[in-house]
Amino acid sequence: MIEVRSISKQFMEHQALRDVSFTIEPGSVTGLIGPNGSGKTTLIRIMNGVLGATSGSVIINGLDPSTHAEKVLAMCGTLTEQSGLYENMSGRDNLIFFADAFGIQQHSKRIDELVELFELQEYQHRKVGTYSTGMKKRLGLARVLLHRPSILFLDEPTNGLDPDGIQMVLRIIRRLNREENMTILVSSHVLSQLSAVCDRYIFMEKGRKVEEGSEQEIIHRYLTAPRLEVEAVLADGWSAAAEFNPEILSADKAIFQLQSREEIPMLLRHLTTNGQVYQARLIGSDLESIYFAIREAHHHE
Ligand SMILES: Nc1ncnc2c1ncn2[C@@H]1O[C@H](COP(=O)(O)OP(=O)(O)OP(=O)(O)O)[C@@H](O)[C@H]1O
Repeated sequence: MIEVRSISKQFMEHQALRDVSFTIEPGSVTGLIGPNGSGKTTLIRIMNGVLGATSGSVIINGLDPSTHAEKVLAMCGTLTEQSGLYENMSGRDNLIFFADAFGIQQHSKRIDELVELFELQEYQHRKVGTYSTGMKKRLGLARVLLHRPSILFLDEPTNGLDPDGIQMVLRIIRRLNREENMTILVSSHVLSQLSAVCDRYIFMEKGRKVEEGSEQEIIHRYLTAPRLEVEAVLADGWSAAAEFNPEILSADKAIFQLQSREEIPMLLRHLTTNGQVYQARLIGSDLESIYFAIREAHHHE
């Protein structure tokens, strides 16, 4: 369990974090979402104990990273944007170097496992300086998993990757969570990339937590006036649904601006008693659209 309680962080005159609190359950994948400069990296650095907070506290599995740094670092793996790899050494030699630094005994089996997991067999003996961004990212992930952490902090792990590279990182996140029950916090400024892997989201804006919850919870909270696009063939045309004020697009397509979620079943019941409904789709109900609504709602705070 990770507990973040009222964390604030001041860098000289700049306040990077303001009174941020949340809890992360073991075995969950949480997306830390926010634009550039919203405080994601600072928060991750405080959570894994490399940076102190100005006020507030963090408890990782019952331990305070500021007083139990070594134990917390042993539990956590952190992939930052600077992967910390040595470019003039081979991928495998990097892993050997960091395994030695972590004091991992008989590490060749673990390195073989990770090289296989990240599909680095072909390149493991090549210098890291010759690797593509995607290969470096995979090697960086392998490095932070060497000591079998139970908590993983991934700071923008998909940045700079092509679609195949993004899919591979997401596959690995899912696998580590499902097969090893790893607790994972993954930051990104591109929400759509993470929506396939996260159980919950924490939204940051200008150093504050502005929203938090599962996709369903957040959508329900923000989807107060749904817009429904309906494809239907009604006996008397759209006049049969006049009381719901359809915005008519064609003989069989119309958009309904409703006042609440409760009106959706009411409208659909009404339509099905007057004809055939072939399709009904909520417009702007995806997490990405909601994210813009959240940002808009908190932009001026
Ligand atoms: N060591 C530092 N000294 C001074 N200011 C800092 C320091 N580290 C971060 N900041 C400032 O704190 C704010 C939050 O930065 P942070 O890197 O945590 O944001 P972020 O959400 O991770 O952004 P990005 O998506 O660009 O990585 C920024 O305004 C940044 O300039």
